[in-house]
Amino acid sequence: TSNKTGNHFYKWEVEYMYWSPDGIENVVMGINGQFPGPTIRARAGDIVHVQLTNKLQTEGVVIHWHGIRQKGTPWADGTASISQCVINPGEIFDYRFTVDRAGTYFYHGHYGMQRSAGLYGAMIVDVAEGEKEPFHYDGEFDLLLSDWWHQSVHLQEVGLSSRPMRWINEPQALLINGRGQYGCSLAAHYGNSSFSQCNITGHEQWAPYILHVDPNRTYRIRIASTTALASLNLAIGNHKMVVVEADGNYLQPFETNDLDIYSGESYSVLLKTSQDSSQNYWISFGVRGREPQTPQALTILNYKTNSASKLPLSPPPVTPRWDDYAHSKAFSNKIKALDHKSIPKPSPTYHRRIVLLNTQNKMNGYTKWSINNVSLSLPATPYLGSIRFGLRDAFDQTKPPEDFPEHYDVMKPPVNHNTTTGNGVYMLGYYSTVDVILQNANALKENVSEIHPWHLHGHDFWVLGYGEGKFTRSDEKKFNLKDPPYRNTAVIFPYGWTALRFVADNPGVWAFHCHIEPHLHMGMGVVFAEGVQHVAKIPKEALSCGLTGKKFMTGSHLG
Ligand SMILES: O=C1O[C@H]([C@@H](O)CO)C(O)=C1O
Repeated sequence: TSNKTGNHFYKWEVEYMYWSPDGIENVVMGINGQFPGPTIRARAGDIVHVQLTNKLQTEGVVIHWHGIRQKGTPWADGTASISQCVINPGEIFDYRFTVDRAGTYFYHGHYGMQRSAGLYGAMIVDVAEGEKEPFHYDGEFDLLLSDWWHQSVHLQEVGLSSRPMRWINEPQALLINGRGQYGCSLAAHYGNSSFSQCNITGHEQWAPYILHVDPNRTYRIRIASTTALASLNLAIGNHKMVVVEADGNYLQPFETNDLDIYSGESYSVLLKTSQDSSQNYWISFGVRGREPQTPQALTILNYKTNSASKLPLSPPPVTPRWDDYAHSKAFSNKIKALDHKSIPKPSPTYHRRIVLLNTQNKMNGYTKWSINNVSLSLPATPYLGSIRFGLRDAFDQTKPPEDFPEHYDVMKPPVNHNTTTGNGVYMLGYYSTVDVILQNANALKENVSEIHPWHLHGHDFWVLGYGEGKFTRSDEKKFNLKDPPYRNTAVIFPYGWTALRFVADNPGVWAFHCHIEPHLHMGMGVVFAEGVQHVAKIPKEALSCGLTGKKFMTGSHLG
């Protein structure tokens, strides 16, 4: 419900429920009986207030508002161990925050691997009253992408933290707005599928979400990926797309036949319905960056001049080869910020450069991901409270490393694969400009280096550039300081580096991590903090656990 003053109040209950996301009955984490959760729709400048009740029987929960910077409300970022205490079963937490900028966003669980369990939904912010988007469209669609496993998230978590590690493997299905098809295909009748044609009436929970369009119009398709693992590529049969937005920031429009989207990213594309209106067309998403074992996600672009059940003339577009990284890099390099008042120009210099080497490691037989040889293990007391109140016992007081040994060979498996774990914090100077160089490397196995999409909470960063091999000082000359995209998620390509710059202007404690859910679970993240002394009025509910919990118990009459 909403009113004219720009306040949106939602009462949500999170609970497990039976659902068939891909035609196979399973259990998902739903909100108010829905999967995916309800879509939030607001205008830039509005206040969103979600009163969340945890109806899970035996688990805590939190929700992260992905892409919302939480200026002045760092306790509402929804990250367990970082911004708040988890909401225990039966408890209520009020997420109240301003959505300060129009764009395509989403929300998801950020405790353990609850995002993989289906705790997610879309969040759309329209321009403020009287403002205009820098492009025109007649209608819009919103596609939230995810991947789905038949194995429960509980088993996945236990497997990942066992010795030896049991990997989750590839997903059983890709979902568009929570809908996918397992064991049958919408496109089987073209003859090149090992599945039979799906028998769907349209009322099933797993029936595809069809895009019904009028001919000769322009549609905005919003696409966000909250996959646990899969990097995806979108193509629409016979149609080109014009990419205009990424992560809530406008882009210099560019035309493309297909679009790569990594977990944690969002895009808007414009689609002109200018093709033969006596036909329908495929919309397909396929896996990139890992050898696919999951069929494409499919749905239909239905020109309303036809029945929605009329199948397209030709088979779905073929996804580029999973390891065609030249294709991915060419796409990433086309993404440039629009010259627009809503997007700040990059700072020309930096105060501090932090180089983060990403490696896969071992620790006492466990498999981990580490950053400069530290695998993140989150503390029991959330940092926001422990830093604000100076509780030094709450986490590692040693500074995490700024760089990695000079002679480390990023093209080879680690010579010494042993890692350490830790939970130290990168304390950033308030209002300082920080450069982060994300350095990829070979994993434990020879000739393997994987894609990692890194997501920063509380900020957007400028993506200054991508490069091959080990970053060197002279690579700095190649930085794009003219029109770098301003985003909250950026990918590192295998054996490559990605350079980011941001201004530490948001008082709070902010996660920066690989958005691949099992990788974060295995330690692939770091924690930044800035200006925490300026944070006022942290709600008690965010502090009522661990050492901050104890601190606030003092003076009570419990003896
Ligand atoms: O973290 C990972 O583990 C597996 C593999 O490296 C070991 O099974 C994989 O593909 C990952 O991304």
